[in-house]
Amino acid sequence: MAGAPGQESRNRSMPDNKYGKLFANHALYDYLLTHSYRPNVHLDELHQVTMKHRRAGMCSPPDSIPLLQLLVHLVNAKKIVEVGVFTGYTSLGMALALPEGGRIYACDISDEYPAVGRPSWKAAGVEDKIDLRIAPASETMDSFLQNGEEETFDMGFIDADKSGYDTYYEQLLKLLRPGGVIVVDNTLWDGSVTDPERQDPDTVAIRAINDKIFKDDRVTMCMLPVSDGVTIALKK
Ligand SMILES: C[S@@+](CC[C@H](N)C(=O)[O-])C[C@H]1O[C@@H](n2cnc3c(N)ncnc32)[C@H](O)[C@@H]1O
Repeated sequence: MAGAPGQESRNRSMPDNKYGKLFANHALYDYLLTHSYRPNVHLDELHQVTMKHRRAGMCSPPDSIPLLQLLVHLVNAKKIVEVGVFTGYTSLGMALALPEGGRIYACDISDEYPAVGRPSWKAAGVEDKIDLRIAPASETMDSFLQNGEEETFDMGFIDADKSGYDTYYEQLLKLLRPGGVIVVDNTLWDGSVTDPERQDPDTVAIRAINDKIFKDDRVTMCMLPVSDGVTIALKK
């Protein structure tokens, strides 16, 4: 992202990454990345650290970063809720695109994973833009609503426990101003959404939120084959 700290092109080689779940053709995925993801030293370092973590599979792949950063710019976001931080790879990506004074309220149930990413946030100079809220995300968002912060947020990113997606979506619809966007991750769920044998609670919850958003007149929406499937819902 032009102008963002550390965004200068160190070299064009990609960080070690798992391939986008939707891409069986790795050469094509590399092509997509080298024409979409602009290397950033801090993001690359955090991605490499995260890929060594025992829960590495929870981290979004790099193709999600340009999409999130573009959305931050498109909606002129200054106030974002992120539901599900892990090591904060996506938090860092969004923070790099935020203007001075912008904040990400980054919700996670534990500080264990975000602590891994904090040195990278600091090195990138965006630590102050990531306001960690350690509690169940629904409680954190309830507290925003109780504080009278309805319709004051510009963007929400849902990437946590799948059984909570419906609750998070409804809370974010209250918290976002009209014209704000909700980004929902994992909406193609590694292909499980079309597998009739997959009836586990997470897959059922993903199908339910996909059906709901598709029919929801409160938003204009689009499902994209980025990352593990990303749905963007713009609040009318
Ligand atoms: C898929 S990871 C987030 C990945 C991150 N957005 C990224 O792409 O780098 C999901 C995170 O949600 C957190 N989580 C799970 N249940 C939660 C809850 N009820 N409230 C808040 N966070 C939760 C987990 O601790 C985990 O860090």
